Amino acid sequence: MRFDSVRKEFPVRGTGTSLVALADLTLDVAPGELVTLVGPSGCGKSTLLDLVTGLSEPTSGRILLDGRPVTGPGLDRGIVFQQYALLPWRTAQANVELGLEARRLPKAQRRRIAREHLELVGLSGFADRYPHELSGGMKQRVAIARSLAFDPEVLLMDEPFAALDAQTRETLQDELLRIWRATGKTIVFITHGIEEAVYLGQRVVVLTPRPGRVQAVLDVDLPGRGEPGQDLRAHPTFVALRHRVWDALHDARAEGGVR
Ligand SMILES: Nc1ncnc2c1ncn2[C@@H]1O[C@H](COP(=O)(O)OP(=O)(O)OP(=O)(O)O)[C@@H](O)[C@H]1O
Repeated sequence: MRFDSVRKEFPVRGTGTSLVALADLTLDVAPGELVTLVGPSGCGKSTLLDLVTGLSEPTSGRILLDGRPVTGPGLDRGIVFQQYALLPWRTAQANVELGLEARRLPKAQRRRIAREHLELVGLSGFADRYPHELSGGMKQRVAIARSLAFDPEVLLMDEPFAALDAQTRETLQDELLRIWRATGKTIVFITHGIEEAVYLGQRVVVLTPRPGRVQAVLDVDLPGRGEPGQDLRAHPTFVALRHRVWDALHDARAEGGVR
């Protein structure tokens, strides 16, 4: 996936001017990579997501998926939002089947794929539960299963764990790493959290305050990441990386004049 000098402006009503939300954002995401994007509030993360999902178009530049420009919504991109966005009147199983209905798969196949994906996210025994019968972490697992079930090329995650308590968040971070390894999916993960960005990303992309562009890209090499029994967050490499991301964010704020 490639962001090629992506710029997005919004007209400011009644002024004849426009607000630049994203300016010349360029980034390559390799197939199978897990990249985290971290940036200050208002740096254009949601704007970027709308562009990737095809809900809006860049003012200039392009977003390429498998070499083809994104021109509208499509099942080649799966999205997991902060709010679970599950249909309350459908069971976990039926929620996961949703995207498969759009793919017009036969019922038996839909059922099988949905069941496999509930198993993938550790919810085999919960297929018949309704969202209100599930914890926040479980709902987010269903949302992940639903997004993966229709086999998108890229999984986009917009602060998916932000509403969860700290312990559940850490569990789901490890789960996500496990799922990523099991599926080999390309994942673009947007977060406010520096720790989360370092813990999950093979690369951490730090964005500048508005207008958003790439301030820094940090390679993360954390052996043993996501393996049980490892307190990686206390590891000196982790602490040093977290500090580098913090520095980059701080520099970006200072350069942007926002403190
Ligand atoms: N439809 C729109 N019309 C005008 N301005 C917009 C529109 N959408 C976003 N903006 C502006 O673009 C900038 C980036 O907004 P965006 O919501 O993408 O930021 P964000 O990084 O997702 O913020 P947060 O982290 O607080 O959710 C903001 O200044 C916002 O006011």
